Amino acid sequence: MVSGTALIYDEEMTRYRLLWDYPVCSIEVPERLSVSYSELQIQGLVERCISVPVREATEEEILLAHSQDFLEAIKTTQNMDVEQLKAFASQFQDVYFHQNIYHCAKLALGATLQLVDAVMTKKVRNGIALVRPPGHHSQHSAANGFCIFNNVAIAALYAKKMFDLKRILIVDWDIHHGQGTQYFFEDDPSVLYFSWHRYENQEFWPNLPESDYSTVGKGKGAGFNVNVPWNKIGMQNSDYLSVFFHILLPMAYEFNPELVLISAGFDSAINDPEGKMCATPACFAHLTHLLMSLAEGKICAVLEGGYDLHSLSHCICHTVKAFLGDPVPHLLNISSPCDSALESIQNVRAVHQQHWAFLRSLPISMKHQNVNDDKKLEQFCNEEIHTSSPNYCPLPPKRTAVALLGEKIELPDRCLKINLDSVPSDEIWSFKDSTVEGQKDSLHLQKNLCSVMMKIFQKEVQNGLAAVPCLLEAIKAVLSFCTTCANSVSRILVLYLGDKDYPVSLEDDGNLLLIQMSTKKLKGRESKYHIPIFLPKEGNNVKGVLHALFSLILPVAYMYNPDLVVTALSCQSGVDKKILNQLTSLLQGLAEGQLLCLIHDPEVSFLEDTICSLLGDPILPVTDGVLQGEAIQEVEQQRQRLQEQWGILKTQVTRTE
Ligand SMILES: NCCCNCCCCCS
Ligand SMILES: [Zn+2]
Repeated sequence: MVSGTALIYDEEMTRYRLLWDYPVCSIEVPERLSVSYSELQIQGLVERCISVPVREATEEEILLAHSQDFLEAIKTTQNMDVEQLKAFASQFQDVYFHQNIYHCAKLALGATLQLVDAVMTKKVRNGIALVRPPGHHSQHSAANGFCIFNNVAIAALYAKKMFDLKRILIVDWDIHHGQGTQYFFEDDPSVLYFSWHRYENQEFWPNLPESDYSTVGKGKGAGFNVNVPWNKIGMQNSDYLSVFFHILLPMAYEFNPELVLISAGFDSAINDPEGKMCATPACFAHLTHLLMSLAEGKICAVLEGGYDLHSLSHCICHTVKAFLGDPVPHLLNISSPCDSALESIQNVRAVHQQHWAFLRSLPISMKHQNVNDDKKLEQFCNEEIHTSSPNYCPLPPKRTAVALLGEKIELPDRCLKINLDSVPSDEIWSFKDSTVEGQKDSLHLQKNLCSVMMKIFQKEVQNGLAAVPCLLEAIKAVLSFCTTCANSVSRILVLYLGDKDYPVSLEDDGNLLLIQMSTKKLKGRESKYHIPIFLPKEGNNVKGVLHALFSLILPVAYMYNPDLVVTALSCQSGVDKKILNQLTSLLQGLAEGQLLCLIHDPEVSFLEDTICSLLGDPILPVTDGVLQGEAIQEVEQQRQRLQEQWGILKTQVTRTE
C-alpha cells in the first residue's frame, strides 16, 4: 500500500530577491520559503515527511510549455546588471528578475517534476513542493505575476507525456486567477482546470474578462475550465467549503482524475495583503482532505502565492498534516455562504450545467451582479486567526480499533483488535432498555461497542469499527454510552443507511443529528435533526449516494460540527462498496476523525475495505457514472427543503424581501 508524504525544498530557491524599488513585487520575498520551512521543522513535520531532492529542469521540459525564444531571453538575465534586469522586466507585467532567478526557476520546475515522479512511481502517496518563483501566471512566451516558468502546467504536460495520463485535475486555490495555466489547457479536455480568485467584477488584478465564470473552455475543452470569481473580499471558510461541496467535488468525481495537481497558493488565507480573505489556515487542512479520496490519493501540491509569512507558514503546516493523515481540526461557525459567493456559485453552476451530469437535470438560472452584500466590505475579519498552533504536535493516534462479532479476519498490524473476553466486565454499562434479542448477543454487543468507544475517547485510537447483529440497536447502544460515559460528546452525527424506521422519537435538541439514507420513502416527521434521504434503486443498485454526500450530507455535517460521527451501514444495502468507502473516507474530515463504523452482516472484503478507509489508506476511485439523473432530482428537492434550516445547503441567492 503506497504511503508517505514527500516534502521538496532547497534553500537555493531563497537566493534571489527584488533589487530595485518596485512596490507591487515587494511582497515576493525569499523569507516566504525559509519561514515556512522553519515552521514545518518547529512542528516536527519535516522529519515525518520523505525528503525528495530538487533538480534543475531540462530545457526540453521547459519547452513543453514555453517558446524557445522565451527560454533564450530568460537565460540572458543571468549576466545582467540591475538596470538591465529592470529594463528586461518592464516588458512583462508585475514580475521582477535577478541574476539567479533563471537558476531558481529551473529548480522550482525541477522540484515540481520530482514530486510528480515520486507520486506517479509510488515512492510516496502525495507531497508538497515548496518553491519560488511560482508559476501559474506565466504563459507560452511571457513571464507574469512573479512567475517565470509555469510549474504546474508543465507538470500536467509532463505527467501526460511520461505516464500516459488521460485525466488530470488542477485545483488552483491561490487567490489570483492562474490565467497562464488556463491558456495552456483551454481546449484540452484531459486537464480540468479549476480556479477561484479575487475578481471584484474585473477590478482586481489581472483584470481579465476571461477570468470570469463565463470562460468554460473552448471546443473539446468546453466544460473543463472552471472559474469561480470572488466579487467581494472577506470570504470565509463557509464560502470556500460551499464551492467545494456544490461545484468542485461533484465535478472532480465525475471527471475521475488519475492525478490531482494543486496550485497551492495561500494568499487566499486570512491576513494575506493580496487576498484580503478570511479563510483560516485550518480550512486548508479540510480542502486538502476533501481532495485526498480522488485519484487513489495521488496529489501533488506546488506552492504558488502566499505573502503573509505567518499565515502562509501555518497554512502549509495544515496542508502537510492533512497529507500525513493527521486528524483535521474542527472548523467552527460553518454556515451559509454570503450572497456574493452564492451568486458566483449560482452562475458557475448555470454556465456549466450543459457540461456536467450532476447539474444537467437542475433548474438553475444565471444571476447577474446586483448584490451589494456589504457584509464583505470590511477589510479584515472579525474572527481571530487560530494561531495557537501547537509548537510540537504530538503524534496523533493512528490506530483503528476493530471489534468484530465472531468474524475472523486478518487485521493489519496498525489495527487494534479487541477480543471480547479481554474486556473487563465493569466496562459493561447498562442499556436503558436493552431490547436486543438474545442475552448473549446483547452482552457481546455491549462489550463490543463499549470497548471501541472507550478506545476512541481515550484517544488510544482515532476511529473504530464494530460488526453488530442489529444496526438500530447498536446505534441506541452508542447513544446511551455517550450520554452516560462520555460527557465530552455533545453532538453526534449518525449516518444510517437502511430502510427500518428509526425507533425512538428524536428530540430536536441538537445532540443527535440522524441522516438516514433509504430506498423507501420514509413516513414520519422529518425535522431539522432527522433528515431522511430517499435514494431510488435501479435494479439492485442504489443511485445518488455520492450526490447526496456532496450536496447534502457533507455540508450539513460541517455546519453541525459533531464531536463523533457514527456510520451504520449494511452490506446488503445495494450501494456500491467503492462509494461506501468514499463516504467513510470523506466523513473523517468531521469530529477530528473520531468515527465509529457499525456494520451489519459484514462481508470480509467489505470489512477489509472499510478498515483501509479508516486507516487512511488510498481508496479506489468511483468510476461507473457516479451521478444519476433521477436520484439527483430527489436529493435536489431535499436540499431545497432543508436549505432554510441549513444555510450551507444554499446554491442560489434567495430573494430577500
Ligand atoms: N495587488 C495587485 C497587484 C498584483 N500583482 C501581481 C500578483 C501576483 C501574485 C502571484 S500568486
Ligand atoms: Zn496569488
